[in-house]
Amino acid sequence: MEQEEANLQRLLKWAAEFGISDSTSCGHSCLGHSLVVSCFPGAGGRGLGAARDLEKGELVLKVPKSALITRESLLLKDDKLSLALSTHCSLSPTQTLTVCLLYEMGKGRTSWWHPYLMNLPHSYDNIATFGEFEKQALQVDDAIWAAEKAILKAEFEWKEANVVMEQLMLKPQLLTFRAWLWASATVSSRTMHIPWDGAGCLCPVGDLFNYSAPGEEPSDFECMNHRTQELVFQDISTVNEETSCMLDGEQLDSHSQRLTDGRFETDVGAYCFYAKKSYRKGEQVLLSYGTYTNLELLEHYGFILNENPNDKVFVPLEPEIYSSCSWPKESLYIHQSGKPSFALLSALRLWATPANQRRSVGHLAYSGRQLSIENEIFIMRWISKKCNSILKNLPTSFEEDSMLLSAIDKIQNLHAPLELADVSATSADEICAFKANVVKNGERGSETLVSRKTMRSRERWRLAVEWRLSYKKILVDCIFLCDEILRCMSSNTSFPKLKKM
Ligand SMILES: C[S@@+](CC[C@H](N)C(=O)[O-])C[C@H]1O[C@@H](n2cnc3c(N)ncnc32)[C@H](O)[C@@H]1O
Repeated sequence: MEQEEANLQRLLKWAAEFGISDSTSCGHSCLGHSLVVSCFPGAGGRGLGAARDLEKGELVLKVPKSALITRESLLLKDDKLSLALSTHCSLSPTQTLTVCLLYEMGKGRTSWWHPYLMNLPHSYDNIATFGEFEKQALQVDDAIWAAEKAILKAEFEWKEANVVMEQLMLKPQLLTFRAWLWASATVSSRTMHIPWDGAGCLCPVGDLFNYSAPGEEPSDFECMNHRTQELVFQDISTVNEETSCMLDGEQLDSHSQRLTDGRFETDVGAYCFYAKKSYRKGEQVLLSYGTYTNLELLEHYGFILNENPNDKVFVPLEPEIYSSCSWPKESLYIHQSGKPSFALLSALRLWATPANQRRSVGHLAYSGRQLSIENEIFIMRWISKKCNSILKNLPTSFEEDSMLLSAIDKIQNLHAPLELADVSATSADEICAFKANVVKNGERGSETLVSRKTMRSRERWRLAVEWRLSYKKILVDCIFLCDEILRCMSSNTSFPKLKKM
């Protein structure tokens, strides 16, 4: 702990010498005027807090171009690295930056960037670091597949880069797949966009900002969320005007990707960070890295948000649904709120219309209009049934996973008797499988406390369970919403029989 504090102070002093600053005047530390490094448990851990009350839009940190770690800045300082990489042009920009980072790590104290490198996390939990056990704990095919893809990609990129890393004579421990996973996770979770290099840059001190999702600010999504709630209880005749507002909300998904509170400013010659809202002294100052679903956050950053306004669930749909409309597949999903997306509702309304009538009602469906009470009741029942069947086909329920999460936190060592009274038989099996897996991986564990390695395995398993819980919550909320709509409609009309799906 003391060592960590000493490393941090060294970083801040080094950063001040580089001209990194949270104020217009310079001092011996680069922070203290607008920002301070603090710990925010449950909200990213180490991060930046407001050193005073901050106004929305205020410039809070400036990192000059000369302090940014880019492929260019690393290559310029090292002829050997530059020469070796010039003969391996097939490596992607990200692979090259990863090699550069490992090479720089190999220099130890003699590296120009040593104070920065010393403060990088020792390990990461992004999905490419998941073992078979954690991968299976995700339960959902799409997520397991995303994990497999990420692991295979990391392995492939590592093998491709091995030739140049051997040529550079990296130390054996820096040539391992483990070291590669560490370096590529550093690049994935800490680089920031710069206009002149697709690999981005590592931005000392600027990369201490933790994440909040774009859309968390009321201005962006307020309109959509309020309307979503209202729509549930709304009369069919007014739906048309309301859907235009919902469409704006969905369109914001893509627009908000471009919204950013940190950017490289060419005229200033520095990465500049602005407060995206007003903060009170002591509050954590957050940055929007981009618009991500929870699965994407897990893949690129190794964490998820309990309340992620950009999360979504894609439910598998019958081929006929895709073919009966022209909506792209990516637009057919359920929002984090549980509400089916505009395109999904529109596609289902069309699909539930007899094929020979689709042409005549197409314009209504595409503009977001309900087609008839019967059609609406049919699709609400269909969505509710679909979500129910997805949930039933998963090994554990939403409630079981909630209990399991509490049980995971209680696992203090591998030898203590399990407290299994509160968890289901399936979850108890999962806990036993976790312990067996840790032991199989050569971890004996201490008699009293979980070791660092067991803690990491537990953290990754916890993340997988948290992810599947957030996935199930969206489906549970969707069922609730559809059933509410059906309940409201039933008080106005008699229910037609559900067509066989
Ligand atoms: C750019 S770094 C931010 C600083 C980082 N906490 C540190 O100590 O260096 C990004 C990493 O911080 C963590 N992180 C950022 N925002 C988070 C959040 N809202 N919740 C949990 N972890 C978060 C994740 O591990 C992510 O990969």
